[in-house]
Amino acid sequence: MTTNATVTAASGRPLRTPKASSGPPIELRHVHRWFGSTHAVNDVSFIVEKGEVFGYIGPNGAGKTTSMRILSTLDEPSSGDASVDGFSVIDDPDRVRSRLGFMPDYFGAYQNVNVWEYLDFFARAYGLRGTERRRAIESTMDFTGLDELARKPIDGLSKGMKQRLCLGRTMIHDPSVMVLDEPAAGLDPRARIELREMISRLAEAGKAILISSHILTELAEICDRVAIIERGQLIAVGTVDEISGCVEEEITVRLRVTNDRASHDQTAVIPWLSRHAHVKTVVATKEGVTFHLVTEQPQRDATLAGLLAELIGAGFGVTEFTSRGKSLEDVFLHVTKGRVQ
Ligand SMILES: Nc1ncnc2c1ncn2[C@@H]1O[C@H](COP(=O)(O)OP(=O)(O)OP(=O)(O)O)[C@@H](O)[C@H]1O
Repeated sequence: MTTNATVTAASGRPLRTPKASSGPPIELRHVHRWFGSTHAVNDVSFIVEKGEVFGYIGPNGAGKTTSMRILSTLDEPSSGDASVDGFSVIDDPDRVRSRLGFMPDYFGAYQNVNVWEYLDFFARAYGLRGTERRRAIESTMDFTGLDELARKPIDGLSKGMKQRLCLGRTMIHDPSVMVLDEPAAGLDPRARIELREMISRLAEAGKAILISSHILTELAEICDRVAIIERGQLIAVGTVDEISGCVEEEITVRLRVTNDRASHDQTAVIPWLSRHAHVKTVVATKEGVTFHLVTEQPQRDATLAGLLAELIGAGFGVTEFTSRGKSLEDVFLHVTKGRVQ
């Protein structure tokens, strides 16, 4: 994802640029965390670059929240270290806090507080004063689309609006790093899309974003890279394509052929496919036929093109031939065994 410091809020007002950094925005180095006999985080290391959206995926109890809390200085590692812009969470937690915004996976209930007062509270906590504080609140409300709701009590907000407000409180001090724990949980489809757009705009403005989710397909669309964690250990880090390349590629193909020639209709294509060396699980559907094509990642396109040529060569009138590789969800299910601790 490219960095662009002139990205603007919905109103056209520019987002403020992140402060200069002296190290990678996010770095975890051999982080371990024990809770009694539970090894919640086991030797986790990764770096997130400026302007990057980095997805953190794992089943329940995998260690995502614990590692995010350590990075956000809410917990300490048993060994190893983590840093933000080069500042250690152990040696320099105050500097880390001033550069990082943490969005927890719950929204604390507050009574008799409106949207403005809520953001004002966090702006004060970050030491913003006078005009600077007012500008920070206005620009945050503008970015999150909450400006119409400034005086609305927050316990009357919808789930989607509360998540916007929570994101707003996370960015109020203009951090260079944002850590978002399950931000899309419980949102309806429209609110999820809006949240995704806001996260992309924050990354375009140069912020490094670490985001965890169970909504794997959503992460595939916004993340530059992902890490898969299971039972405290990282088991894969890379782009979705890189991680897919580590596992055997199984492409789902949807095929439709014309049935105006008696010998080469949908019925004829099924036994033809079933005899093919790379094809398995041929299923007739209302719309045509679906099957799995097994291949190795580097040969994926050549195998697909070859099969299409063979079908046409065999006399089938192909009217539809669409393929779908592994989604992030498929990769996740393939790589993890769903083990919890
Ligand atoms: N304060 C704690 N005391 C004892 N055990 C803990 C504590 N916090 C987390 N754990 C344990 O550490 C492991 C990792 O938990 P963590 O909350 O980090 O996982 P997670 O991947 O965020 O899971 P989820 O998606 O369910 O939130 C789990 O076994 C959990 O029970």
